[in-house]
Amino acid sequence: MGSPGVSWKLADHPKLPKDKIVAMVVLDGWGEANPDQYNCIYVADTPTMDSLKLGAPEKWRLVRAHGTAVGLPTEDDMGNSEVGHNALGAGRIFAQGAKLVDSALASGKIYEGEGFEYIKESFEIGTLHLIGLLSDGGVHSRLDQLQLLLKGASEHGAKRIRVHILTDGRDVLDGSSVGFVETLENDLAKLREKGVDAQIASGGGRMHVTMDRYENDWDVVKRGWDAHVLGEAPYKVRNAVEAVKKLRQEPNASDQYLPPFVIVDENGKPVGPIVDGDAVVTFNFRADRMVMIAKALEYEDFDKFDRVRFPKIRYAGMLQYDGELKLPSQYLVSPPEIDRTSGEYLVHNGVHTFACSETVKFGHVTFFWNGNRSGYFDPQMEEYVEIPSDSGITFNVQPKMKAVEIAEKARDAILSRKFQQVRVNLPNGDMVGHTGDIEATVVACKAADDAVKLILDAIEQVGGIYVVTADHGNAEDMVKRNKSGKPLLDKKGQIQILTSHTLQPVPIAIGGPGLAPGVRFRNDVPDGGLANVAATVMNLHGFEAPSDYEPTLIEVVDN
Ligand SMILES: O=C(O)[C@@H](CO)OP(=O)(O)O
Ligand SMILES: [Mn+2]
Ligand SMILES: [Mn+2]
Repeated sequence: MGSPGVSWKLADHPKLPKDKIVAMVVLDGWGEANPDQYNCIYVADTPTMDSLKLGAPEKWRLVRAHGTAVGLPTEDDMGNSEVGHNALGAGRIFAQGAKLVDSALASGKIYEGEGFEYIKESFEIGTLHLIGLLSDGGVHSRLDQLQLLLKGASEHGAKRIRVHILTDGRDVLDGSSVGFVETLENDLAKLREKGVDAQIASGGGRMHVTMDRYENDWDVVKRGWDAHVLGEAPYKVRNAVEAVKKLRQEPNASDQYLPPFVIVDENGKPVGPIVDGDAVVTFNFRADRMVMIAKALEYEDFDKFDRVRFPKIRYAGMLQYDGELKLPSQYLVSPPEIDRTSGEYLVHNGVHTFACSETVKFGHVTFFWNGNRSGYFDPQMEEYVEIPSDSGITFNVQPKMKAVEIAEKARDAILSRKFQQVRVNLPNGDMVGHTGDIEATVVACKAADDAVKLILDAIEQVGGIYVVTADHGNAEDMVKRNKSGKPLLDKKGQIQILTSHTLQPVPIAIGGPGLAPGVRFRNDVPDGGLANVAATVMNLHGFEAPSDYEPTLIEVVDN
């Protein structure tokens, strides 16, 4: 088990009983926003979530899910699954990757650490390769951090740099990739003027190349490996800006799904394959979509696809992405030390736990929930079930996803009475929201609502308790707006579809026949956020939360 030397025993809650079955439902990408035609949750038929809202203010309220409430640098940072589930599970607010990298770059400490010392060994004879998401979305990476790293690495001795870019369109507007590539090209030109041989070497869209997660589709990572490492891709082009512009013109093309490309010289030779003696940094700070490529870059034994060549490189992550696997072993910035999570406490206090989602969100209710730690705390006490996601599709063609299957697994776990906590993530609002397909997102919201109903019905049968909440917004707003909330039009007079998350708060509802009379939301934590949920849930399991947890959202009043 993690966190040795901790005293795990939780005090009994003075008023609330133990051994109730608690369903913990996280709707991914389900925020609260004003009703209009771009609010897919409002447009969709969602009777279950609507009925929960009628419990306001005692049984339904909003909580903050973005910015500093979840450890992000500023209030302009939208929420995301990593920070959202970290906060939900850990019950405290940790300075997250984005912020830690900002300060390591600002202080220059990044260049003094073990990770940078390690890759620096290659600068004399080898190339420094930087692989990651190119945008200012701030969910997985940030362009300004890449810019600082490029400058800093060259000042600290890197003479030959190759950047392998993954275009975004998911945390930022579709089409914005062209501008980001232009900006990067300008920066690299400036480095060249200073005598650094710096170029873009390969790339592709984040959802099609390299950035898969939770082993949903290794082909995505293989395409990245082939382009970044081997210098092989169906598109060999001289210039990255031209490549992105041209590939965007193909039917159904979007930044998220651009095919892989490799930049070649005048003789058609790739300008930057990764070879023996090189250094590699994956510059995303967020973990989930870097773990698979990190395994391919780091593990001697690897059988997920044929790497063809396994170059002897010095590899470091921007952060360490998996605390249990210690992956990668070298990293530039230490990750947040998310310890003593509620999951670990509850298991130590006899709470049998069941967690389930489909592949694309499975790690959210396990890995992120447990502080970016893979595996069980105690396999005797926990069961994690993953429902295989469809792969190779965009989820607007399958907006119901596996919502019913997830809910049925949760229902069965509840009815089995073997678990006191049954935790799920319902991905629909988020995964379909990211496609920008409004009609499909409406279908997705209804599917998530149906799934909630299935789970609440099971809780009704066993006399249990439910907590229904979300990790951040997405489906409740599908259009880019100006400051006063009006939809923004592009040059052609069309609305600009918002594929990203939002800054909106999310709902939290409590209820069920097992909820003790007199339990209600307090009104003295108006700024409550996702980090307040863990203490709340511990109370509902009959325990007091540890004293350094963010305060509970509930109180028990005598009726
Ligand atoms: O798909 C992802 O990687 C992010 C958006 O970049 O979404 P979420 O945080 O909901 O997982
Ligand atoms: Mn999410
Ligand atoms: Mn998302």
